[in-house]
Amino acid sequence: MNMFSKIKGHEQVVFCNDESTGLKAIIAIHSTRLGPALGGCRMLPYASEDEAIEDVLRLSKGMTYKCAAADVDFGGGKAVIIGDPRKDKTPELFRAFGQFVESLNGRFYTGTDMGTSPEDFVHALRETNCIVGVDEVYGGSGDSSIPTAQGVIYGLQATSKALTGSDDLAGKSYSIQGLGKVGFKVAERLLEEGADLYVTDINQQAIDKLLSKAKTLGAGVKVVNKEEIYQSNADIFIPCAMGGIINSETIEQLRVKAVVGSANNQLLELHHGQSLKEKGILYAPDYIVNAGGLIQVADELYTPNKERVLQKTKAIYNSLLNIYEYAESKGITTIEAANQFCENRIEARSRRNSFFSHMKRPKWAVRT
Ligand SMILES: NC(=O)C1=CN([C@@H]2O[C@H](COP(=O)(O)OP(=O)(O)OC[C@H]3O[C@@H](n4cnc5c(N)ncnc54)[C@H](O)[C@@H]3O)[C@@H](O)[C@H]2O)C=CC1
Ligand SMILES: O=C(O)CCC(=O)C(=O)O
Repeated sequence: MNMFSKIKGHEQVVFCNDESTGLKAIIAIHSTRLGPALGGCRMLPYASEDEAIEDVLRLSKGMTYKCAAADVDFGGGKAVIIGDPRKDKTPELFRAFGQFVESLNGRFYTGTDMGTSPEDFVHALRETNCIVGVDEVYGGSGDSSIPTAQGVIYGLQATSKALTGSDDLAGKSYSIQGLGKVGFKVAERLLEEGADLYVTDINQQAIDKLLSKAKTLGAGVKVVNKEEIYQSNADIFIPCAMGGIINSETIEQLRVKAVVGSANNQLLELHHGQSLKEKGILYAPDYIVNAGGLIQVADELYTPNKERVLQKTKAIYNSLLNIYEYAESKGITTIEAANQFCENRIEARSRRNSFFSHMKRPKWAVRT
């Protein structure tokens, strides 16, 4: 494998190997043009090292676009730990990971993602200050999946508005893939709004928890298996688990009017945005919809303030409507419209950065 051609477009990729704790992690820094790289850390039992590299490269590039779209002074990075989150987590493993993050000397800030929780990063925080999203008692802003889920709700409202002229969430049906930190909160809120849900998760406990919530609300939930979710007869599909789930095979099966979810990198390839468009399915670009968590953790620069985070997260509603409108007027896909907007913003903002010495910008000193 030619590694440099594989990481083309990325600034730095760090392989972290700590034999005493069993840590095998990869940190990818895509771009620090807008600020130090920021992105969560995912823990998954990847089938191969290649799959882990592929994932971290795609995720970190997505963070560059997400940071630009959300207008935060950070660049794109991400980390993955190769391991089973149900069996392989130890405090020592996360401390070792924290030491690798510290070795980057402020070029990379990280927190939770799929398979990791704020508690895991309390251990990492003992080794480095470059950790975000831990509980308030540790000086963090708390669980970042709360604003992420709120952002998905704003995304659903904007999409409803674009489809029907009303942003009312009630009286519609939704299919949700993944009932983890984000998906569960979105499902809960939709049930409270009186929506009908189709749900799937590979973790039975997550399903049972939602079913008991639905029972208390007298709401309707249909549990389907993980393959059936794509064919659900819902109005909107909400992917909240893994990426790459919008591909030629699944687009064929989709019967929804829109896709709006938190999962990172939902489109397997850019051209799948075009396939959705041709099928008349409105796609809400993932990194616009799922920016709530990023907005919260980036806000830790100014000491946590939930009201401010909520206000900034609300902007997702208008951003999405603007992207839908722009895409329509130019005859391009929504993901192309979002990418163009971010690339222009990165260009404009990095010209401003050239006036400063990067290391001297005081705002970058988080919790020193
Ligand atoms: N936590 C956050 O604030 C943010 C999360 N995201 C993205 O949202 C997605 C979900 O993140 P979290 O809720 O934090 O992760 P999580 O790990 O808490 O939840 C993921 C859920 O998906 C389920 N799952 C895994 N494979 C599945 C499959 N094949 N079919 C159905 N369910 C499956 C898991 O059992 C789990 O319940 C990820 O793609 C993540 O990168 C994006 C931005 C922020
Ligand atoms: O939510 C976080 O802790 C960081 C942001 C992130 O990794 C993401 O938005 O995917």
